[in-house]
Amino acid sequence: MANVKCNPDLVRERAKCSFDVNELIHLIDGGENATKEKRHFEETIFSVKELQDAVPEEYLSHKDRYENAVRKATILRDVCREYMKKYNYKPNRFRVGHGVFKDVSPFLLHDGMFVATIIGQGTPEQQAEWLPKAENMQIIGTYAQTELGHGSFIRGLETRATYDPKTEEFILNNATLSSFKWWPGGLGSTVNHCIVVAQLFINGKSYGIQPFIVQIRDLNTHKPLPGVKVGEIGPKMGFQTANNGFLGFENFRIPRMNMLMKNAQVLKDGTFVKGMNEKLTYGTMVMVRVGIVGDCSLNTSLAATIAVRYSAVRHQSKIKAKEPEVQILDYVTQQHKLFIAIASSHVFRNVYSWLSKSYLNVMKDLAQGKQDHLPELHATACCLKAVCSRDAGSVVEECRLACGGHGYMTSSNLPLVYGFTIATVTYEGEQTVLLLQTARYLVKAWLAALQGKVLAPSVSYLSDWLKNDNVRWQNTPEGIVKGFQHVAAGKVKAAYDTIQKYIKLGKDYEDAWNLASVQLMKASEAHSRSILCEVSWGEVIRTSASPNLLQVLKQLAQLYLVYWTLETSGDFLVYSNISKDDIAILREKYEELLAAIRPNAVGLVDAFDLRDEILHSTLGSYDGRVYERLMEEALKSPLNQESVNASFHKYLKPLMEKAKL
Ligand SMILES: CCCCCCCC/C=C\CCC/C=C/C(=O)SCCNC(=O)CCNC(=O)[C@H](O)C(C)(C)COP(=O)(O)OP(=O)(O)OC[C@H]1O[C@@H](n2cnc3c(N)ncnc32)[C@H](O)[C@@H]1OP(=O)(O)O
Ligand SMILES: Cc1cc2nc3c(=O)[nH]c(=O)nc-3n(C[C@H](O)[C@H](O)[C@H](O)COP(=O)(O)OP(=O)(O)OC[C@H]3O[C@@H](n4cnc5c(N)ncnc54)[C@H](O)[C@@H]3O)c2cc1C
Repeated sequence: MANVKCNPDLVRERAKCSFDVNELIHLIDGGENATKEKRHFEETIFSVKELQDAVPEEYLSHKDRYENAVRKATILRDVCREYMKKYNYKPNRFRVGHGVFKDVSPFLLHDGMFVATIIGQGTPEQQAEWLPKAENMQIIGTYAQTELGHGSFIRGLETRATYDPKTEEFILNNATLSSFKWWPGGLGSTVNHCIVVAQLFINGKSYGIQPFIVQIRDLNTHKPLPGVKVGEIGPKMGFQTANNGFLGFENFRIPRMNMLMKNAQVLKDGTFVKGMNEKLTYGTMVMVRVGIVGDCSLNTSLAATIAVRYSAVRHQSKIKAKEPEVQILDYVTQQHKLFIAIASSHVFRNVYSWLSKSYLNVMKDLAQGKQDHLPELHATACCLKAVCSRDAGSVVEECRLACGGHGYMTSSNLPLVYGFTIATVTYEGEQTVLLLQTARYLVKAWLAALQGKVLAPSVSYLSDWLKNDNVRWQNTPEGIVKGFQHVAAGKVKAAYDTIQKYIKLGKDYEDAWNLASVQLMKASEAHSRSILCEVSWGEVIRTSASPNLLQVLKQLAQLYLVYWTLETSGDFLVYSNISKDDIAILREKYEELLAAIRPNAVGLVDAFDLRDEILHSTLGSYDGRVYERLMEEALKSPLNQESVNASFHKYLKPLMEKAKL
């Protein structure tokens, strides 16, 4: 990239960077070798001509866009397969996916949930049957759980799987419209198999929801099998190429062994054997929630790179009347909008790495029959997924707005990035619903703290606070982290007390919970924020890097802490010993941090190492040729391929002529 002829502002920005950009790239990637491998892989993918679109896909029809996405998905699959064989390298398909599809792959659910559910929910025999076929794409699948009538409350799903011991089969039925599966990616026209999550019935008795692997289309003709009604749900706000679909069954029979039986089992005679914990059926969702935290880091870095580079190139208005128009990045308000995006991407990445480790540890425990840490993992993954996805959505939108009118252009790619980022707030568990799951855990933890019990590490601050809620405020990163814990503890206590108050007034527990649920949700958010602050600050101070880089990483981590303290200062005034003077000191600190980060802003986004082919942005390319690219892209519009459009003769001219009469 270094030889590309760049916009002079970007050249100047890069020259004043105080740290080694390559060092940060390697740190993010996990080592110099990892960067080399990543770059080699990406170079290979983006040099495949067939993966490059001649016409921007926004000009294609819905159908053509889908077909183009499938075409590219199959080529990408082949190239990756060859690459993996040749180099024994497992690539990050999500990262290059943004480049190849701009939006998302029609195979997203195959990779993200179908294969993962076979691994997580299948017995060794079932894995041996389906995993090789799924991994080499002999079968293509999705995860079909959500229905028209139910998404959040999965115990309310209506799709039925009724066991017939005579034939040793399950009979699938969707008797009502609301029971139709609705949303699964790839279901519309791509997949031939699904994990169907359905209510199990044996001898008229319900045994809760279970996962079934179901073939829905003929492998040769791709026609829906008899008894299957399947189709696509139509255009959405984003995810246009994900091919989300609907599905219903009418007396559709599948063999007994198609129920994934790693947890619960149905024996030949119809005996139901309970698993160790029925919530293990929800395992794929926990895994994807963890992954979404990592995805939030990537999405945020895409938007930050585009908006920061554009802000370095764009000049508008003046700070001092007699001086030239400034780079908009010099406006402190612009820095306020953008630097939190850079900082958030690092925070999400560090927290994702921490959460992934916890996830893997719990999976190891479960394999040995130990489930003590599962509730803590579930609670942590729920609130982090909810808060990170919401933050990422807000940050991406702020980056888009920070690009003014050009941020509204599809060619900036910011609208598309916003489209797939904001979807993460809803899918894999709607944010409020997940925050309330964590609140259940927090309330239990609070009760345990009141009873003097030892709490799990992520909530042990509740006991500390109970012992001493009168800690002197300290304007240090560690002091701020403590402050976030005090806010969280104060909010958990307040929510708990509110529940108790309603119970004393005669409400039953469930109604009291609902009445207190805004407070519960906020307590859960505060808990999540305290984890984000504690973990990210802890990771940064443990990082081994050169002094120059470490200084910048600490500035970013502190910016995150101070930004969120100021954003939620009302909470701090209520629940901690912060004073108005402390807040004034933090405001000053915030301004100092913005100024300190300013010279490194372009270097910091360069260190996300996002190739132009991944960014897909007229505003964010490495060379900063913003206006040239905007014009080049505009000229690709089909309306610019003719000097006079037919609508002139058909409609405009007659209109003008009528007006003359
Ligand atoms: C680095 C890059 C990686 C990129 C990664 C990107 C991946 C992208 C891949 C794919 C794209 C995905 C596209 C989208 C797919 C989907 O959306 S699939 C559908 C997802 N659906 C949901 O998430 C539904 C949300 N609802 C639920 O999860 C549940 O219904 C519920 C809200 C949890 C409630 O369940 P239920 O009513 O049964 O439970 P409760 O009565 O409330 O609670 C009972 C107790 O169970 C505990 N519990 C609940 N869930 C779990 C769990 N998963 N694990 C462990 N324990 C669980 C809960 O805490 C209660 O415990 P308690 O009684 O002790 O309090
Ligand atoms: C882009 C996209 C891709 C998706 N892909 C898939 C897929 O591949 N497979 C699949 O199975 N599903 C998929 N989904 C579905 C997704 O998982 C659900 O939409 C999601 O879980 C939310 O459920 P819902 O739509 O029923 O929302 P609802 O639950 O109806 O939410 C509506 C409102 O009700 C509130 N609410 C609901 N319950 C409660 C409660 N208990 N307490 C307080 N408030 C509550 C919510 O907070 C929200 O404000 C996808 C969705 C999207 C947007």
